[in-house]
Amino acid sequence: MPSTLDDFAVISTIGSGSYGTCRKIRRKKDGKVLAWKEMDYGSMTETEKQMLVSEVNLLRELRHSNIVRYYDRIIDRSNTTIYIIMEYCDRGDLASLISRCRRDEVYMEEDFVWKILVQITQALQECHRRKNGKAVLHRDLKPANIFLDSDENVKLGDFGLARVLHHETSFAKTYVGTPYYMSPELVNNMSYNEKSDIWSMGCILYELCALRPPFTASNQHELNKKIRVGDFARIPNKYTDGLNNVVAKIIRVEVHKRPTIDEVLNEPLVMKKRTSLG
Ligand SMILES: CN(C)CCCNS(=O)(=O)c1cccc(Nc2nc(OCC3CCCCC3)c3[nH]cnc3n2)c1
Repeated sequence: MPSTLDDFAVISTIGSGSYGTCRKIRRKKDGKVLAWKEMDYGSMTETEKQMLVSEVNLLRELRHSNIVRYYDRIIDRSNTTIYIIMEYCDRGDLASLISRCRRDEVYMEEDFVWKILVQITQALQECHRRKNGKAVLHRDLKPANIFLDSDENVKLGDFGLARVLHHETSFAKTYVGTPYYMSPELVNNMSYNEKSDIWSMGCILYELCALRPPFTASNQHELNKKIRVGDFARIPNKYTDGLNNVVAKIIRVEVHKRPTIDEVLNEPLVMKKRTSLG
């Protein structure tokens, strides 16, 4: 029995992203708290609508403890809006956490960073594992779409939606934020691939430690130059060489020198943390 809007009550608005509004909702039949993302497809071309349908179908297939769970979708033709119903992550996103740590001048504990490293890598492994020959690349990995649940488990969100939104004519092509996590191959207008997601993950892990991205600049041109060179300072001395080495191994300009997801997970220290942090 497909869901209808009447099956849910809106609790509050969480925020608005480049593609629409995210709300905290309650499923009436059992009181379960969920989230939905409202997207107005009214201005989309037929191609974009097709892409949206296929992306949502891909989301439906992704079942993993470190990927925001997709539940259902509701299409309301009266206001050309699609509601994508997903699990609610009650500890918010990493961008908000990093901002709070920076404001309070408090570094994150090393074990917390390891835990996030392991769980993001596991989520990417699931997505890059080819599903019927089709890898689901995230394309827009950033702290703002990595969430935490009440057990501090990491949940990768907004998969696939990024591809729909970067389509030529879609309104969301206008970047709202500075793409600090863009890989050198993307900066050089080369093709996006699994290792581009890995580069972004490396930059996010760096930022969790340093509370700022590895590459910063006052404009896109200067940022691109720094990304192409690929030099960045060590993460703060509070963190061990072990963590610094893993992060530095990931943020490699040459794609062939950057580890695959499996190579990251097979790093001795990562394996050790995987077992000890559970
Ligand atoms: C300043 N901001 C833009 C963020 C304000 C809001 N803080 S926050 O840190 O995201 C926050 C606070 C508390 C709970 C949640 N939970 C949550 N958020 C989602 O998306 C957030 C949305 C993503 C696009 C941009 C707008 C916000 C989810 N998607 C699927 N499950 C989700 N669970 C998030």
